Amino acid sequence: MNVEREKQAAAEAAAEYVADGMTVGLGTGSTVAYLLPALARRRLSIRCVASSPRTEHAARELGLSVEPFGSIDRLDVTIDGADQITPDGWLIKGGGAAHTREKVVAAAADQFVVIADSTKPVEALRPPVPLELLTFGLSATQRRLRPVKLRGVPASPDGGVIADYLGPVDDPARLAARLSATPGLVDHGLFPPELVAVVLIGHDDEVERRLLRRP
Ligand SMILES: O=C(CO)[C@H](O)[C@H](O)COP(=O)(O)O
Repeated sequence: MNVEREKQAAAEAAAEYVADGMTVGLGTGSTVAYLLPALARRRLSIRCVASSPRTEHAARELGLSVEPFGSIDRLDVTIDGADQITPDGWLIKGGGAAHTREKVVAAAADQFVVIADSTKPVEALRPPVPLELLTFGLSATQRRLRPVKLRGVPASPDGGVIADYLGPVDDPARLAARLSATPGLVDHGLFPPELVAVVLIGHDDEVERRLLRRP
């Protein structure tokens, strides 16, 4: 297994989902790093929004047009990586701490395409689940979310504190509802299958395509 080649194969397959004139959400991470040159090579006329300063910088360096995500109210497609993917399409994202913005660009898209290498599919989700927390009331929020650990990385571009929930993830829908209902939590890295249209997984040189939702 060559993980880098698998990431590249999945990312290049995902670039084919983008057509001229589209608005495109760009995720964050090492798999997305292969998507950006693949998109740039296609020389399409597209408008992109980026889920992180890292991606924005890399995309601009390659000549892609990146706009602020303020006045564009929908995206045609968003493409992003994932840390864990279950057979029914639940994801854990946020290994790179960008999950809040990543969820915003995924939810704004008609089609959310997930790209991954063959180490990402799992039978069942397991901790950690990335979190973003407000600094205001941080200790009280941490207490409500126990077991939780601050990651000790720089704040998000929106000033949020990055942490990880370390408890069981046996029932992702229930946990997602509990996390979302916790005051002081900005967002969490559990992405439900309803968000996901397609999952592309690299297996050596082949790409497995899992269709979850038709556009
Ligand atoms: O959620 C993410 C960043 O917040 C990434 O998409 C996820 O961590 C996968 O990253 P990689 O493609 O580097 O394995």
